[in-house]
Amino acid sequence: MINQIYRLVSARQFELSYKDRSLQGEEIIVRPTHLSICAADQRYYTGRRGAKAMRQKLPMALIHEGIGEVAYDPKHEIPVGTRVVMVPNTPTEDDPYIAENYLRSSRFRSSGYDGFMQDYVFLKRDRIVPLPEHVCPNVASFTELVTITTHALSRFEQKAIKRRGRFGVWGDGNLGYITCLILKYMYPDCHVTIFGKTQYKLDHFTFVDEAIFINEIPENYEIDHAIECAGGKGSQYAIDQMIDIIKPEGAICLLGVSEFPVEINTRMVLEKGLTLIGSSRSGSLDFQRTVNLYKKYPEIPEYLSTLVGNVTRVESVQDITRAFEEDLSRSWGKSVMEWKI
Ligand SMILES: NC(=O)C1=CN([C@@H]2O[C@H](COP(=O)(O)OP(=O)(O)OC[C@H]3O[C@@H](n4cnc5c(N)ncnc54)[C@H](OP(=O)(O)O)[C@@H]3O)[C@@H](O)[C@H]2O)C=CC1
Ligand SMILES: O=C(CO)[C@H](O)[C@H](O)COP(=O)(O)O
Ligand SMILES: [Zn+2]
Repeated sequence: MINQIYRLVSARQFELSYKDRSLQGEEIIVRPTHLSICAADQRYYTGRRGAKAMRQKLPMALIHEGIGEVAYDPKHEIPVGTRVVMVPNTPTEDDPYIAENYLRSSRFRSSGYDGFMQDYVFLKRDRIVPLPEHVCPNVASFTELVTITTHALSRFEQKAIKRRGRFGVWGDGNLGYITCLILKYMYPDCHVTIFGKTQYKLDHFTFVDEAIFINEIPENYEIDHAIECAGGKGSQYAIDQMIDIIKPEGAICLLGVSEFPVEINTRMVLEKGLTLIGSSRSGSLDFQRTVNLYKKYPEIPEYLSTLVGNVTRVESVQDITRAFEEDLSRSWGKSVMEWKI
C-alpha cells in the first residue's frame, strides 16, 4: 500500500510524502485518531531545536503522543477497531541493565525517525497498549506524557533514599500538573508542593497540599525530594532553588529539556550528598503501568481532562499548521489534533 506521511521539511513548513509499505510484514497497522503536540515537536516546528539537529533530523514526521485504532493485524490476534495507545520508542536490542529508552540504538519517533503524523502507523506488536473504554480520547492522546512521569518515578524508587515525606515539583505546566497528580496517587501520605510562576496556572492544581510562587518561598522551607518539570531557561533557576531547600541525601529528578547547558551548583550537591536523576522518554512497560493506573484510579484521567486545551480537527496540511500555531499561542494545556486527514 502507499502510505501518506506528513513531514516537517523546515521550520513551519510541512510537506506530504508517500511511502510504499507491504502488508505482508509482522507489524500491526494503526490508523491514528487523536494526536497531541509535545514541547519537543514545537522546538522542531519553530526551528528552536538548533540548526545542527534540524539539518540532521529533518525531513521528519512530528508527534510522538497519540492514540489510534487497529486497522490490520497480520496475525489476526487484535480485532480491527481496537483502541490503542502507540509507543513511540522502538528498541533494536535488549540490554540487561540499560532501559530501552536509554539505549543509543533505539529509534524514537519524531526525533530522527518519522512520528505519528501519517495515514497509517506500522508498529511492532509490543508497541501498542489497548486503552480502557472510560478514558476520553482527547485525554488518552497525551498518555505518552503521563508515561514520562511514571517512568521517572520508577527510576526515583530505584535510586533515591527511602524517606518519603515532602515532594517539591517545579513547573506549573503540563508535566508539572501530571507529576503532582501521579505523586498524590502513588504516595497518598506524602506532602506535595507545586512551585510555579503564575496564579491562574497554579489554580488548576487543586489536589496538591501547597502551591508556592517561586519568588515567595518561605525561609527555612524544606523538602525531601524535588522534581524539575520547568525546562528551558527556567531549569537553571529551578535547580538552584531545589538545591537550596532540599534536605541532605535527597534526590532531584531532572525532566525538563533545555537546548542550552545549564549551570549547577555542584559544591552544594556534594556537600548535601544529593542524587541527581536524569529521566528521558519511556518504554513499553511504562505505558502498560500508566494504563493500569487509569484503570485502578479512573479519577486520574478525569483530572487530566483539565489539561485538554485546543482540539483541532485536522483534514489538511493547512490544518496541521493551524494546530501548531494555535498551540504556540496557548499558555495552558495540551493541543490535540483529531486526525481526520
Ligand atoms: N524528560 C522527558 O522525557 C520529557 C521532558 N519534557 C520537557 O518538560 C518540560 C516541560 O514540558 P511541559 O510541561 O509540556 O511545558 P509547559 O510549558 O507546559 O510547562 C513548563 C512550565 O514551567 C514554568 N516555569 C518556567 N520556569 C520555571 C521555574 N523556574 N520554576 C517553576 N516553574 C517554571 C513555565 O512557566 P512560563 O511559561 O510562564 O515560563 C511553564 O508553566 C519541557 O522542557 C519539555 O520539553 C516533556 C516531555 C518529556
Ligand atoms: O518529549 C520528549 C519525550 O516525550 C523528549 O523530550 C524528546 O524525545 C526529546 O527529543 P529531542 O532530542 O528530539 O528533542
Ligand atoms: Zn514529548
